[in-house]
Amino acid sequence: MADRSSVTTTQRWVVKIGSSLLTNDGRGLDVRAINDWVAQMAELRHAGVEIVLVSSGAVAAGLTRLGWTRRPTAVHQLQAAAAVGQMVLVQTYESAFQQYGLHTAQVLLDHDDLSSRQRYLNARSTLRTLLDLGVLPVVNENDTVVTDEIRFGDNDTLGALVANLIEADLLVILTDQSGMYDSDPRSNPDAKLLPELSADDPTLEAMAGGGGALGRGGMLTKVRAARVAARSGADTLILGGRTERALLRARAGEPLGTLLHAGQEPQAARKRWIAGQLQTRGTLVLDEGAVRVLREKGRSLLPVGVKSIRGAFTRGDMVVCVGPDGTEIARGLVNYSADEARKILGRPSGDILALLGYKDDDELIHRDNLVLTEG
Ligand SMILES: Nc1ncnc2c1ncn2[C@@H]1O[C@H](COP(=O)(O)OP(=O)(O)O)[C@@H](O)[C@H]1O
Ligand SMILES: N[C@@H](CCC(=O)OP(=O)(O)O)C(=O)O
Repeated sequence: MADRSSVTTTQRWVVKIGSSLLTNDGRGLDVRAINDWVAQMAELRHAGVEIVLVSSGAVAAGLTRLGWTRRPTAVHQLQAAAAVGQMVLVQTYESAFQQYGLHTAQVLLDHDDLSSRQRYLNARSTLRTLLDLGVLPVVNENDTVVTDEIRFGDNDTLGALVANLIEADLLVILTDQSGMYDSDPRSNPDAKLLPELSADDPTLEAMAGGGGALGRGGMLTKVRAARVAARSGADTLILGGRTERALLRARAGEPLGTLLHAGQEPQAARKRWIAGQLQTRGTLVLDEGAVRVLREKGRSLLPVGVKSIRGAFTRGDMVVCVGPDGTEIARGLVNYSADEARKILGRPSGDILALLGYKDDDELIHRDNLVLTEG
Protein backbone atom coordinates (compact mmCIF):
# COMPACT_ATOMS: atom_id res chain seq x y z
CA MET A 1 0.00 0.00 0.00
CA ALA A 2 1.18 3.52 -0.76
CA ASP A 3 2.89 5.24 2.16
CA ARG A 4 1.38 8.66 2.71
CA SER A 5 3.15 9.52 5.94
CA SER A 6 4.80 12.46 4.15
CA VAL A 7 1.37 14.09 3.63
CA THR A 8 0.44 13.87 7.32
CA THR A 9 3.27 16.18 8.33
CA THR A 10 2.70 18.86 5.67
CA GLN A 11 1.89 22.33 7.05
CA ARG A 12 1.48 24.62 4.07
CA TRP A 13 -0.86 23.71 1.23
CA VAL A 14 -1.96 25.22 -2.04
CA VAL A 15 -5.37 23.76 -2.88
CA LYS A 16 -6.44 24.17 -6.50
CA ILE A 17 -10.08 23.58 -7.40
CA GLY A 18 -10.67 23.17 -11.12
CA SER A 19 -13.49 24.41 -13.36
CA SER A 20 -14.70 20.90 -14.11
CA LEU A 21 -15.53 20.41 -10.43
CA LEU A 22 -16.73 23.85 -9.46
CA THR A 23 -19.19 24.56 -12.12
CA ASN A 24 -22.06 22.16 -11.68
CA ASP A 25 -21.78 20.87 -15.27
CA GLY A 26 -21.58 24.39 -16.59
CA ARG A 27 -24.65 25.63 -14.72
CA GLY A 28 -23.12 28.18 -12.35
CA LEU A 29 -21.18 27.31 -9.24
CA ASP A 30 -21.84 24.14 -7.28
CA VAL A 31 -22.30 25.96 -3.98
CA ARG A 32 -23.03 22.78 -2.04
CA ALA A 33 -19.75 21.23 -3.10
CA ILE A 34 -17.92 24.50 -2.38
CA ASN A 35 -19.36 24.60 1.14
CA ASP A 36 -18.15 21.08 1.68
CA TRP A 37 -14.55 21.84 0.61
CA VAL A 38 -14.62 25.04 2.66
CA ALA A 39 -15.68 23.05 5.77
CA GLN A 40 -12.72 20.72 5.24
CA MET A 41 -10.25 23.55 4.62
CA ALA A 42 -11.50 25.35 7.72
CA GLU A 43 -10.90 22.20 9.77
CA LEU A 44 -7.40 21.89 8.34
CA ARG A 45 -6.74 25.58 8.97
CA HIS A 46 -7.82 25.22 12.59
CA ALA A 47 -5.49 22.22 12.87
CA GLY A 48 -2.61 24.51 11.87
CA VAL A 49 -2.32 23.83 8.12
CA GLU A 50 -1.79 27.09 6.22
CA ILE A 51 -3.80 27.13 3.00
CA VAL A 52 -3.82 29.23 -0.15
CA LEU A 53 -6.77 28.41 -2.38
CA VAL A 54 -6.45 28.70 -6.15
CA SER A 55 -9.96 28.64 -7.52
CA SER A 56 -11.18 28.59 -11.11
CA GLY A 57 -14.81 29.18 -12.01
CA ALA A 58 -14.98 32.92 -12.71
CA VAL A 59 -15.97 32.61 -16.36
CA ALA A 60 -18.53 29.88 -15.69
CA ALA A 61 -20.10 31.80 -12.78
CA GLY A 62 -20.15 34.99 -14.86
CA LEU A 63 -21.97 33.32 -17.73
CA THR A 64 -24.73 32.18 -15.38
CA ARG A 65 -25.08 35.55 -13.66
CA LEU A 66 -25.32 37.28 -17.02
CA GLY A 67 -27.88 34.75 -18.21
CA TRP A 68 -25.68 33.62 -21.10
CA THR A 69 -26.43 30.04 -22.03
CA ARG A 70 -23.46 29.55 -24.33
CA ARG A 71 -19.79 30.27 -23.71
CA PRO A 72 -18.86 33.13 -26.07
CA THR A 73 -15.75 32.88 -28.21
CA ALA A 74 -14.89 36.61 -28.25
CA VAL A 75 -12.12 37.34 -25.76
CA HIS A 76 -13.65 40.62 -24.52
CA GLN A 77 -16.91 38.82 -23.71
CA LEU A 78 -15.08 36.07 -21.83
CA GLN A 79 -13.15 38.71 -19.94
CA ALA A 80 -16.36 40.53 -19.05
CA ALA A 81 -17.88 37.25 -17.86
CA ALA A 82 -14.78 36.58 -15.74
CA ALA A 83 -15.08 40.03 -14.14
CA VAL A 84 -18.71 39.39 -13.21
CA GLY A 85 -18.07 35.81 -12.12
CA GLN A 86 -15.08 36.66 -9.96
CA MET A 87 -17.49 38.63 -7.74
CA VAL A 88 -19.67 35.56 -7.42
CA LEU A 89 -16.65 33.44 -6.52
CA VAL A 90 -15.32 35.73 -3.81
CA GLN A 91 -18.78 36.30 -2.34
CA THR A 92 -19.30 32.56 -2.16
CA TYR A 93 -15.96 31.84 -0.51
CA GLU A 94 -16.06 34.76 1.90
CA SER A 95 -19.51 33.85 3.22
CA ALA A 96 -18.67 30.14 3.36
CA PHE A 97 -15.45 30.67 5.32
CA GLN A 98 -17.13 33.23 7.58
CA GLN A 99 -19.19 30.44 9.11
CA TYR A 100 -15.93 29.08 10.52
CA GLY A 101 -14.60 32.43 11.69
CA LEU A 102 -12.12 32.72 8.82
CA HIS A 103 -11.53 35.64 6.48
CA THR A 104 -10.60 35.35 2.84
CA ALA A 105 -8.64 37.70 0.57
CA GLN A 106 -8.85 38.03 -3.19
CA VAL A 107 -5.54 37.82 -5.06
CA LEU A 108 -5.65 38.09 -8.85
CA LEU A 109 -2.38 37.42 -10.63
CA ASP A 110 -1.21 37.40 -14.21
CA HIS A 111 2.02 36.37 -15.78
CA ASP A 112 3.42 39.91 -15.77
CA ASP A 113 3.00 39.98 -12.00
CA LEU A 114 5.26 37.01 -11.64
CA SER A 115 7.75 37.94 -14.36
CA SER A 116 8.56 41.37 -12.93
CA ARG A 117 10.97 40.67 -10.09
CA GLN A 118 9.54 43.55 -8.04
CA ARG A 119 5.93 42.45 -8.43
CA TYR A 120 6.87 38.82 -7.81
CA LEU A 121 8.48 39.80 -4.52
CA ASN A 122 5.43 41.90 -3.63
CA ALA A 123 3.04 39.04 -4.39
CA ARG A 124 5.18 36.77 -2.26
CA SER A 125 5.28 39.04 0.74
CA THR A 126 1.55 39.81 0.52
CA LEU A 127 0.64 36.13 0.45
CA ARG A 128 2.98 35.38 3.34
CA THR A 129 1.54 38.28 5.34
CA LEU A 130 -2.01 37.06 4.71
CA LEU A 131 -1.03 33.60 5.95
CA ASP A 132 0.57 35.11 9.04
CA LEU A 133 -2.69 36.98 9.68
CA GLY A 134 -4.63 33.72 9.52
CA VAL A 135 -6.45 34.86 6.38
CA LEU A 136 -7.18 32.41 3.58
CA PRO A 137 -6.10 33.90 0.22
CA VAL A 138 -8.24 32.96 -2.80
CA VAL A 139 -6.19 33.25 -5.96
CA ASN A 140 -7.26 33.25 -9.61
CA GLU A 141 -5.75 34.43 -12.86
CA ASN A 142 -6.54 38.08 -13.58
CA ASP A 143 -8.60 37.05 -16.60
CA THR A 144 -9.84 40.54 -17.47
CA VAL A 145 -6.42 41.82 -18.47
CA VAL A 146 -4.49 38.85 -19.82
CA THR A 147 -3.90 38.27 -23.50
CA ASP A 148 -3.30 34.84 -25.00
CA GLU A 149 0.40 35.42 -25.17
CA ILE A 150 0.78 35.79 -21.42
CA ARG A 151 -2.10 33.65 -20.22
CA PHE A 152 -1.46 30.80 -17.78
CA GLY A 153 -4.76 29.51 -19.19
CA ASP A 154 -5.18 26.61 -16.86
CA ASN A 155 -5.07 27.12 -13.14
CA ASP A 156 -2.86 24.06 -12.57
CA THR A 157 0.15 26.10 -13.69
CA LEU A 158 -0.91 29.05 -11.58
CA GLY A 159 -1.35 26.75 -8.55
CA ALA A 160 2.18 25.41 -8.99
CA LEU A 161 3.68 28.89 -9.29
CA VAL A 162 1.83 29.94 -6.14
CA ALA A 163 3.23 26.82 -4.41
CA ASN A 164 6.71 28.04 -5.43
CA LEU A 165 5.92 31.54 -4.29
CA ILE A 166 4.90 30.60 -0.76
CA GLU A 167 7.17 27.53 -0.54
CA ALA A 168 4.24 25.24 0.12
CA ASP A 169 5.01 21.65 1.00
CA LEU A 170 1.98 20.26 -0.82
CA LEU A 171 0.03 21.24 -3.93
CA VAL A 172 -3.39 19.58 -3.86
CA ILE A 173 -5.16 19.57 -7.22
CA LEU A 174 -8.83 18.73 -6.77
CA THR A 175 -10.38 17.46 -9.95
CA ASP A 176 -13.37 15.53 -11.31
CA GLN A 177 -11.56 12.15 -11.46
CA SER A 178 -10.31 10.22 -8.43
CA GLY A 179 -6.71 10.98 -9.35
CA MET A 180 -4.45 10.31 -12.30
CA TYR A 181 -4.99 7.08 -14.23
CA ASP A 182 -2.66 5.26 -16.61
CA SER A 183 -4.89 6.60 -19.41
CA ASP A 184 -7.87 8.96 -19.63
CA PRO A 185 -10.72 7.19 -17.75
CA ARG A 186 -13.22 9.18 -19.80
CA SER A 187 -12.23 7.24 -22.90
CA ASN A 188 -10.83 4.04 -21.34
CA PRO A 189 -13.04 2.30 -18.76
CA ASP A 190 -10.17 -0.09 -17.89
CA ALA A 191 -7.81 2.75 -16.90
CA LYS A 192 -6.06 2.15 -13.57
CA LEU A 193 -5.49 4.72 -10.84
CA LEU A 194 -1.83 5.50 -10.22
CA PRO A 195 -1.22 5.78 -6.45
CA GLU A 196 2.27 7.23 -6.38
CA LEU A 197 4.98 8.29 -8.80
CA SER A 198 7.88 10.67 -9.01
CA ALA A 199 6.92 14.04 -10.54
CA ASP A 200 9.86 13.75 -12.93
CA ASP A 201 8.90 10.25 -14.13
CA PRO A 202 9.23 10.49 -17.93
CA THR A 203 6.31 8.09 -18.53
CA LEU A 204 3.75 10.50 -17.04
CA GLU A 205 3.15 12.56 -20.17
CA ALA A 206 2.21 9.58 -22.32
CA MET A 207 -0.50 8.62 -19.78
CA ALA A 208 -1.93 12.12 -19.34
CA GLY A 209 -4.62 13.29 -21.72
CA GLY A 210 -6.39 16.58 -22.31
CA GLY A 211 -9.27 18.10 -20.36
CA GLY A 212 -13.06 17.80 -20.43
CA ALA A 213 -15.51 20.32 -21.85
CA LEU A 214 -15.22 22.74 -18.92
CA GLY A 215 -11.66 22.31 -17.71
CA ARG A 216 -8.83 23.72 -19.72
CA GLY A 217 -5.72 21.70 -19.23
CA GLY A 218 -6.65 18.11 -18.44
CA MET A 219 -4.09 15.81 -16.84
CA LEU A 220 -1.16 17.06 -18.90
CA THR A 221 -1.11 20.47 -17.24
CA LYS A 222 -1.38 18.75 -13.84
CA VAL A 223 1.71 16.66 -14.55
CA ARG A 224 3.59 19.77 -15.68
CA ALA A 225 2.36 21.66 -12.65
CA ALA A 226 3.71 18.88 -10.41
CA ARG A 227 7.15 19.40 -11.98
CA VAL A 228 7.01 23.13 -11.38
CA ALA A 229 5.87 22.59 -7.77
CA ALA A 230 8.75 20.13 -7.29
CA ARG A 231 11.23 22.94 -7.99
CA SER A 232 10.48 24.36 -4.56
CA GLY A 233 10.25 20.90 -2.99
CA ALA A 234 6.42 20.59 -2.98
CA ASP A 235 4.79 17.21 -3.61
CA THR A 236 1.60 17.25 -5.69
CA LEU A 237 -1.53 15.31 -4.78
CA ILE A 238 -4.12 14.92 -7.54
CA LEU A 239 -7.30 14.19 -5.66
CA GLY A 240 -10.95 13.48 -6.50
CA GLY A 241 -12.94 16.51 -5.34
CA ARG A 242 -16.15 14.46 -5.15
CA THR A 243 -14.65 11.85 -2.85
CA GLU A 244 -16.17 12.31 0.60
CA ARG A 245 -13.96 14.31 2.99
CA ALA A 246 -11.09 13.88 0.53
CA LEU A 247 -8.90 16.69 1.92
CA LEU A 248 -9.21 15.58 5.54
CA ARG A 249 -8.71 11.91 4.75
CA ALA A 250 -5.67 12.68 2.61
CA ARG A 251 -4.14 14.71 5.40
CA ALA A 252 -4.81 11.81 7.81
CA GLY A 253 -2.65 9.62 5.56
CA GLU A 254 -5.28 7.71 3.56
CA PRO A 255 -3.88 6.72 0.19
CA LEU A 256 -6.40 8.63 -1.92
CA GLY A 257 -5.66 10.04 -5.37
CA THR A 258 -2.22 10.21 -6.95
CA LEU A 259 0.83 11.55 -5.16
CA LEU A 260 3.59 12.92 -7.38
CA HIS A 261 6.75 13.19 -5.30
CA ALA A 262 9.01 16.21 -5.69
CA GLY A 263 12.06 13.94 -5.38
CA GLN A 264 14.59 16.72 -5.94
CA GLU A 265 16.42 19.28 -3.89
CA PRO A 266 14.53 22.59 -3.90
CA GLN A 267 15.96 25.15 -6.31
CA ALA A 268 16.99 28.55 -4.97
CA ALA A 269 14.07 31.01 -5.11
CA ARG A 270 15.75 33.20 -7.70
CA LYS A 271 16.35 30.25 -10.04
CA ARG A 272 12.73 29.18 -9.64
CA TRP A 273 11.61 32.61 -10.63
CA ILE A 274 13.78 32.43 -13.75
CA ALA A 275 12.49 28.96 -14.63
CA GLY A 276 8.88 30.14 -14.25
CA GLN A 277 9.14 32.80 -16.98
CA LEU A 278 6.99 32.21 -20.05
CA GLN A 279 8.19 35.04 -22.23
CA THR A 280 11.67 35.15 -23.72
CA ARG A 281 13.12 37.91 -25.87
CA GLY A 282 15.78 36.12 -27.86
CA THR A 283 17.79 32.99 -28.56
CA LEU A 284 21.51 32.29 -28.20
CA VAL A 285 22.83 29.39 -30.26
CA LEU A 286 25.71 27.72 -28.37
CA ASP A 287 28.56 25.55 -29.60
CA GLU A 288 29.06 22.00 -28.32
CA GLY A 289 31.69 23.07 -25.80
CA ALA A 290 29.41 25.63 -24.18
CA VAL A 291 26.55 23.11 -24.03
CA ARG A 292 28.87 20.70 -22.19
CA VAL A 293 30.17 23.17 -19.60
CA LEU A 294 26.69 24.49 -18.86
CA ARG A 295 25.19 21.02 -18.45
CA GLU A 296 28.06 19.20 -16.80
CA LYS A 297 29.88 21.86 -14.84
CA GLY A 298 27.11 24.35 -14.04
CA ARG A 299 29.26 27.21 -15.38
CA SER A 300 28.28 30.67 -16.57
CA LEU A 301 27.81 31.28 -20.29
CA LEU A 302 30.69 33.24 -21.84
CA PRO A 303 30.47 35.02 -25.21
CA VAL A 304 33.11 32.67 -26.63
CA GLY A 305 30.65 29.74 -26.58
CA VAL A 306 27.94 31.52 -28.59
CA LYS A 307 27.71 30.99 -32.37
CA SER A 308 24.75 33.17 -33.29
CA ILE A 309 21.97 35.28 -31.84
CA ARG A 310 18.32 35.81 -32.72
CA GLY A 311 15.89 38.41 -31.42
CA ALA A 312 16.04 41.89 -29.95
CA PHE A 313 16.75 41.98 -26.23
CA THR A 314 18.27 44.33 -23.73
CA ARG A 315 20.38 43.74 -20.62
CA GLY A 316 18.36 41.84 -18.00
CA ASP A 317 15.94 40.22 -20.48
CA MET A 318 15.19 36.52 -20.47
CA VAL A 319 16.73 34.57 -23.36
CA VAL A 320 16.77 30.91 -24.37
CA CYS A 321 20.04 29.06 -24.99
CA VAL A 322 19.87 26.30 -27.59
CA GLY A 323 22.46 23.78 -28.75
CA PRO A 324 23.76 23.57 -32.35
CA ASP A 325 20.77 21.29 -33.21
CA GLY A 326 18.23 23.75 -31.77
CA THR A 327 17.48 21.79 -28.56
CA GLU A 328 16.82 24.06 -25.59
CA ILE A 329 19.63 23.81 -23.05
CA ALA A 330 18.90 26.58 -20.60
CA ARG A 331 17.32 29.99 -20.11
CA GLY A 332 18.55 32.94 -18.22
CA LEU A 333 18.92 36.70 -17.79
CA VAL A 334 21.39 38.16 -20.26
CA ASN A 335 24.04 40.74 -19.31
CA TYR A 336 24.34 42.44 -22.70
CA SER A 337 21.83 43.69 -25.29
CA ALA A 338 21.40 41.82 -28.59
CA ASP A 339 23.48 44.43 -30.44
CA GLU A 340 26.30 44.21 -27.93
CA ALA A 341 26.13 40.42 -27.81
CA ARG A 342 26.44 40.22 -31.62
CA LYS A 343 29.69 42.18 -31.41
CA ILE A 344 31.26 39.94 -28.75
CA LEU A 345 29.98 36.49 -29.68
CA GLY A 346 32.64 33.86 -30.30
CA ARG A 347 35.27 36.07 -28.64
CA PRO A 348 37.13 35.65 -25.34
CA SER A 349 35.86 37.82 -22.48
CA GLY A 350 39.25 39.57 -22.38
CA ASP A 351 38.33 41.21 -25.74
CA ILE A 352 35.00 42.71 -24.55
CA LEU A 353 36.50 46.03 -23.49
CA ALA A 354 38.25 46.50 -26.83
CA LEU A 355 35.20 45.42 -28.85
CA LEU A 356 32.58 47.51 -27.03
CA GLY A 357 34.68 50.26 -25.48
CA TYR A 358 33.42 49.22 -22.01
CA LYS A 359 32.83 46.02 -20.10
CA ASP A 360 29.98 45.30 -17.69
CA ASP A 361 30.59 41.59 -17.06
CA ASP A 362 32.79 38.75 -18.32
CA GLU A 363 29.77 36.49 -18.69
CA LEU A 364 26.94 36.76 -21.19
CA ILE A 365 24.76 34.99 -18.60
CA HIS A 366 26.02 34.50 -15.06
CA ARG A 367 25.40 31.03 -13.61
CA ASP A 368 23.26 32.53 -10.80
CA ASN A 369 20.90 33.80 -13.48
CA LEU A 370 20.89 30.63 -15.58
CA VAL A 371 18.58 27.63 -15.23
CA LEU A 372 19.14 24.40 -17.14
CA THR A 373 16.12 23.08 -19.06
CA GLU A 374 14.78 19.84 -17.62
CA GLY A 375 14.39 16.64 -19.65
N1 LIG B 1 -4.57 9.92 -17.27
C1 LIG B 1 -5.65 10.61 -16.87
N2 LIG B 1 -6.17 10.40 -15.63
C2 LIG B 1 -7.25 11.11 -15.19
N3 LIG B 1 -7.88 12.03 -15.94
C3 LIG B 1 -7.42 12.28 -17.18
C4 LIG B 1 -6.27 11.58 -17.69
N4 LIG B 1 -6.02 12.07 -18.93
C5 LIG B 1 -6.95 13.01 -19.19
N5 LIG B 1 -7.79 13.15 -18.15
C6 LIG B 1 -8.92 14.07 -18.14
O1 LIG B 1 -8.61 15.23 -17.37
C7 LIG B 1 -9.85 15.74 -16.90
C8 LIG B 1 -9.60 16.72 -15.75
O2 LIG B 1 -8.98 17.89 -16.24
P1 LIG B 1 -9.80 19.21 -16.58
O3 LIG B 1 -11.03 18.86 -17.39
O4 LIG B 1 -8.83 20.20 -17.15
O5 LIG B 1 -10.32 19.63 -15.17
P2 LIG B 1 -9.92 20.71 -14.10
O6 LIG B 1 -10.87 21.82 -14.33
O7 LIG B 1 -10.13 19.99 -12.81
O8 LIG B 1 -8.50 21.12 -14.31
C9 LIG B 1 -10.60 14.51 -16.49
O9 LIG B 1 -12.00 14.69 -16.49
C10 LIG B 1 -10.17 13.47 -17.53
O10 LIG B 1 -11.11 13.28 -18.56
N1 LIG C 1 -9.31 31.59 -14.64
C1 LIG C 1 -10.40 30.82 -15.24
C2 LIG C 1 -10.23 29.34 -15.07
C3 LIG C 1 -9.17 28.62 -15.83
C4 LIG C 1 -9.49 27.12 -15.77
O1 LIG C 1 -10.60 26.70 -16.07
O2 LIG C 1 -8.50 26.34 -15.32
P1 LIG C 1 -8.65 24.80 -14.87
O3 LIG C 1 -9.53 24.74 -13.70
O4 LIG C 1 -7.23 24.43 -14.52
O5 LIG C 1 -9.15 23.95 -16.02
C5 LIG C 1 -11.74 31.13 -14.54
O6 LIG C 1 -11.74 31.44 -13.34
O7 LIG C 1 -12.77 30.99 -15.20
